[in-house]
Amino acid sequence: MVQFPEQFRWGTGTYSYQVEGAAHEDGRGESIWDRFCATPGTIVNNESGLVACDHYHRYAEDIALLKQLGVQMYHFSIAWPRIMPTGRGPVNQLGLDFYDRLVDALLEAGIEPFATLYHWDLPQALQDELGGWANRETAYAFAEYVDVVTKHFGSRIHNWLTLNEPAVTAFEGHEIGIHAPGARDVRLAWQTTHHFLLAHGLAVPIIRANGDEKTRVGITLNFTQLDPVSDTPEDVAATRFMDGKMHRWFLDPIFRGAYPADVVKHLGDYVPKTETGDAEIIARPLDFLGANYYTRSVIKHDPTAFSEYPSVDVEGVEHTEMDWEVYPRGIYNMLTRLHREYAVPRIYLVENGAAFADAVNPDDTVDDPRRIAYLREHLLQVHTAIAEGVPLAGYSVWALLDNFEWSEGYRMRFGIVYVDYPTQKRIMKASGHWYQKVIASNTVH
Ligand SMILES: N#[N+]C[C@@H]1[C@@H](O)[C@H](O)[C@@H](O)[C@@H]2O[C@H]12
Repeated sequence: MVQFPEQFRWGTGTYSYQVEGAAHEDGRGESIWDRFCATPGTIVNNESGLVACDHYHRYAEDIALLKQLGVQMYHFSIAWPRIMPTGRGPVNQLGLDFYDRLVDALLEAGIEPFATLYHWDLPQALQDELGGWANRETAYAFAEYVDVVTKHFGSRIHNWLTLNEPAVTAFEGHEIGIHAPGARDVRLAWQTTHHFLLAHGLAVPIIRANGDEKTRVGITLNFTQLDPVSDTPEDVAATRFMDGKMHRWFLDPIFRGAYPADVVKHLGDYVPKTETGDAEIIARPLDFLGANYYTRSVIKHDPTAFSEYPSVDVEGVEHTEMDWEVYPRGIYNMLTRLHREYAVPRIYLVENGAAFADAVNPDDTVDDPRRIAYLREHLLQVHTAIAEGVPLAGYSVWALLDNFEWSEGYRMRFGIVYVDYPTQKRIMKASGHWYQKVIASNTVH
């Protein structure tokens, strides 16, 4: 049994496009994910977030679940298309009204809102008019949106995350093309990374100016344990590059003020175009870093590769439904690296969890022992990292609810609460009851 620090905070989360639904309600504008999902063949079973978990109407029921769990914090994202339906200019009061209801209900329940300002659902109008994140202008449009939102909520929301996983939306959305907007252009993808980072940096002082003495600002980055398939120089170099692409390309400009030289050299004339002063904007000091961790990838050299090296499957070890290796030591490695190499002032573990093939028993219970084992093993590694001095302030399990899992649609269930989509009935899984006990005792057995 391990005891977590007294002030340690426990949470869970969801994100707008994955749970809200009500895609055409109360003035919400179209997002690039609405458009992407409407393209046949992009999403498993041609599913979309048009209805999702109907959280827009059922938020009070979901907050009751948060209270039942006993969480102290709740991660959610604000949908830009609800606030500014065309991305810029007119503000949609009904959009603000929804998040007023959500935030006020969270505060009433004694739950700290942790709000992410962008979780991939760009207003489609900006994609049509500017070309989306390919255009530097979109970073400035983001800053305008952030000003509207933080002016409105700055006295009630004190923990802000500018972006979620810019690496994923940049590369899966613009290089690999399995995420919105579905581009497949290496040069474009790298250029969007700079515009995401610029947007982040532009947002930081705006959030602070519209907040108060309790306002804290961060960004959420995704981390994967990366190991070479062999110790050959080629496999080691391929792994080093992928660490650069997925991790250091974002960590270094934010915490060290410059892109990693080895990646810049590798990119050659694919390196993003920047402007004087961008580096200083991106490197504006943060109060904390949000970190997501799920799995390990074992990387193999490929002589034909330039911007993406393949990973190989590891036989004989447990995998989740996403075919992701269960590798708990990776969360320890990630946390201690952030502390050792980047001296991050404070860290919140924003997402950690697993998809398994959950099913409802005849008595309306859901047994998910593999998820409990996954969470337990990762939390034991988290505890070891904290014991070694890592300034981890809190942990959130992904996710509160089963939800729209992007290109995988609804077949992947990450929730500690089961969602029966045809009826929208919520059922706390065994892992939710287990997590409730972890929070109540602040210990993991
Ligand atoms: N896939 N997967 C699960 C989870 C996804 O549902 C979140 O939206 C992302 O922030 C991150 O990728 C992690």
